[in-house]
Amino acid sequence: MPVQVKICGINRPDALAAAVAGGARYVGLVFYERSPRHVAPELAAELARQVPTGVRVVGLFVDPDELMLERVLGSVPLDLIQLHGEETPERVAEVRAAYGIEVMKAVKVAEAADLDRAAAYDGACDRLLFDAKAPKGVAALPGGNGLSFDWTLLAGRTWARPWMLSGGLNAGNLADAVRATGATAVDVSSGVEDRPGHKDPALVAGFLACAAAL
Ligand SMILES: O=C(O)c1ccccc1N[C@@H]1O[C@H](COP(=O)(O)O)[C@@H](O)[C@H]1O
Repeated sequence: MPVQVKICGINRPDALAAAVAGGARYVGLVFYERSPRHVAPELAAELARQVPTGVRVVGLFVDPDELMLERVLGSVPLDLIQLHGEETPERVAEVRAAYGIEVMKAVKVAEAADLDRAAAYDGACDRLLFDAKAPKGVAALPGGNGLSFDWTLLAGRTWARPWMLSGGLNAGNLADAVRATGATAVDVSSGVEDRPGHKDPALVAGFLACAAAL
């Protein structure tokens, strides 16, 4: 079965067109102001309107408050909320119950214990996303850093919820990542960019072609 792909950090129509044409199943819009991929709700709404049926629009948030969620959800039709901050399982369950939209919780992984802790989220969200933990002491983003984690940590783990793999994926390592983890869905941002925050349509197409060939 081909691996499903989410192209995250869409902020231009050409990137969206490449993602859709290449068969992405999810497109991500980043509502985190420190990110070079950040989109204002007005632009996000315009991009979301161009997304065809069958492709799911994901809104990425980092520790959002109600004001933030309501501001975005009031104008952007999201199919999925991605929580990529330090949200507790209780907060994840609260967001899920409040908005009636599927929630995907990002779990940052550096060691096996991080995956042990992920079990607490398994019942609170609709999907899990495993990403590399951002390096300490660096002014890094909480995600979208183009860093991978040790994929073998996921081997042999089972989850009640569907899950995606992310962190430093690109067309060159996708096959190895999928082989090592058994992922059936992946999420990529930096690996299809030619500079931070700028998706290269050719890299987007190349990544999706690799996924389709798996
Ligand atoms: O993409 C961002 O700018 C971002 C900002 C804050 C939190 C998460 C972010 N992106 C997510 O990070 C992972 C890994 O991205 P990459 O492929 O290593 O660049 C992915 O799940 C993005 O959705």
